[in-house]
Amino acid sequence: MIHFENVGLRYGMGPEILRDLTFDIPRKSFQFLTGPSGAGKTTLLRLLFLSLQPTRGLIRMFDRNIASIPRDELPMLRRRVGIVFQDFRLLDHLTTYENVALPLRVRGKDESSYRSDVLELLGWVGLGERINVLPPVLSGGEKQRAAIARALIDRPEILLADEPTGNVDPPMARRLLNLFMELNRLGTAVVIATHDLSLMDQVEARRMILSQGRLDIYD
Ligand SMILES: Nc1ncnc2c1ncn2[C@@H]1O[C@H](COP(=O)(O)OP(=O)(O)OP(=O)(O)O)[C@@H](O)[C@H]1O
Repeated sequence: MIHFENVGLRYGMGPEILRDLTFDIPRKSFQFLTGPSGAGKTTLLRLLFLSLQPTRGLIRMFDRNIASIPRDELPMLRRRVGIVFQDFRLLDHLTTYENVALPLRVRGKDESSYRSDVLELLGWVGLGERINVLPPVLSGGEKQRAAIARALIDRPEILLADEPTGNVDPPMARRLLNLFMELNRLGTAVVIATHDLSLMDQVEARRMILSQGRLDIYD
């Protein structure tokens, strides 16, 4: 589904942050992306979300060379990707419910077709009592769970999550991991960037380890 070949990335005139990355992310696969702070995990997720272009190398995504995709087609392609940003990026003027429902609304779906799904997912991530509040009122962990629900609601082909359990306690981290695994079982490829060793120890999954700009993969 995604193929990287000799991909390199530098910001401006700075040093190369990612070097010669060659790997595949197969359909329906599940992997952790890890490595020391500053190793480039967020940068790699941004490449996968097509919000950064590589400085060299080739990226194929959904069978297309991303260098030849016109800019105005990128939003359509990104709709096939769910993403949980480290800083959540919820819209402060929309309620929790509206934030989570947004991907479906943008796709032109009728609210009656998704309302119960959104409410069920919000209940699952422990936000059943917070559906009508605005994000500034939510705690860090609640914002994180709302961001996760928004990324999952439209059953993306691939889910990218940047430290998705960074703000929650271990039982909730386990619950969220179960949610990612269930989504994966239903066919979504999952990439979870994390430092959390105890989280990674809970599942046998592929590990992509970034260090000094290089990537090692342990299947
Ligand atoms: N917009 C930017 N402009 C210049 N340098 C950047 C930019 N974003 C990130 N960097 C640099 O790229 C390197 C990798 O950063 P990145 O955030 O991808 O690492 P990370 O592995 O996600 O770190 P962490 O685990 O701390 O979140 C760092 O040295 C960082 O300073």
